Amino acid sequence: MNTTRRPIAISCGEPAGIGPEIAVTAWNAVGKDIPMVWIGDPAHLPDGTKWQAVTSARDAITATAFPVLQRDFGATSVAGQPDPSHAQAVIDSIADAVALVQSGDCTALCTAPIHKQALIDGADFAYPGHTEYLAALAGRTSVVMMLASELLRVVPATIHIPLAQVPEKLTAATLTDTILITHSALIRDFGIAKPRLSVAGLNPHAGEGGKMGHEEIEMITPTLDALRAEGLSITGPLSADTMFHPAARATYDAAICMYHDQALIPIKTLDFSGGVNITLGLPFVRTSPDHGTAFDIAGTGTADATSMIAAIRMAADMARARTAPAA
Ligand SMILES: NC(=O)C1=CN([C@@H]2O[C@H](COP(=O)(O)OP(=O)(O)OC[C@H]3O[C@@H](n4cnc5c(N)ncnc54)[C@H](O)[C@@H]3O)[C@@H](O)[C@H]2O)C=CC1
Ligand SMILES: NCC(=O)COP(=O)(O)O
Repeated sequence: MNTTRRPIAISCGEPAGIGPEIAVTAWNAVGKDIPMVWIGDPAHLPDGTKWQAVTSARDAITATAFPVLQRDFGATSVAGQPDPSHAQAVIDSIADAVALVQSGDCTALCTAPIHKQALIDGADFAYPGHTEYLAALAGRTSVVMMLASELLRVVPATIHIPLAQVPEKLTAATLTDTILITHSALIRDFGIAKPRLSVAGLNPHAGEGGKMGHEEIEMITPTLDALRAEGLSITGPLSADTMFHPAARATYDAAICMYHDQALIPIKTLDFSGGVNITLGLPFVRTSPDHGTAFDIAGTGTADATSMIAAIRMAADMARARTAPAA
């Protein structure tokens, strides 16, 4: 089947958040060009949404209204107030969407935001985010979170862990896996023949020669040296505070950072509406908007769907590139 005529699977995310409304806005904006199918409970769509039940991903291609593979969550949703009884169905909708991609019925996965705390409280969700759950579903031990926009690509080497655990979890093996997966993805998914990576230090001033921390001397620099010896183009460890101004950004294709906020603060500050979250290292394409559930504005009709649309476009582009015949 032609890749462009298979839909992208959209998991509904947290029903009390902005996920349902930005999915509908995205379908209205790009659904004619990029087929998609939403997995969720239509009772959670904004009032007045024109939607259409479909029984297969294939049916979504010819849908004339927002195509829904229906799931029954058993209760309506109140904007901004997650219902613990929805948690398991939210998790299941992600697994269902993954199954559609793994079976080949859908071409890629785009996830709407989940509320991690609501899933843990409501269903003992064993994962701190999609990234880790998708790795488990796909049977992968190492996956990488990248956030990408026109202005910047960033990758945190540690993801959803408390800051106090970062030094312990940040090992040579973790950093090596992160860099190698990112390097491969820049070639495969972004068409960059010789990726240039810049790597941040963990400590202020990248440790200031050991006066402000030792991780750079003891682990980060030797790890980067080993990867350089394999031919990778890597600078660093660099002071994280001076890696993100325009001239610095022009010198690399992706910034490898040591922890979540070191990576995500710069991109969300530079381009909150254009950023896309991508999981690298999976056997399928997964993207997501860069933002969360935005409970404070859910149901008000003010949510900006730009990042969701960028995520859907990127998923379609990546899936197309992966299935294109080699030149
Ligand atoms: N991929 C995912 O599933 C993600 C989930 N989250 C989850 O979302 C929940 C809330 O996280 P927060 O840190 O509050 O971040 P958030 O992104 O939900 O909200 C931060 C601020 O940005 C605004 N905002 C976010 N998206 C917007 C949009 N599309 N249009 C207009 N304004 C928007 C919100 O109204 C809020 O003021 C947490 O449980 C978090 O774990 C956060 C990021 C990604
Ligand atoms: N801050 C980004 C984020 O939390 C996204 O996590 P994930 O659910 O995509 O793993």
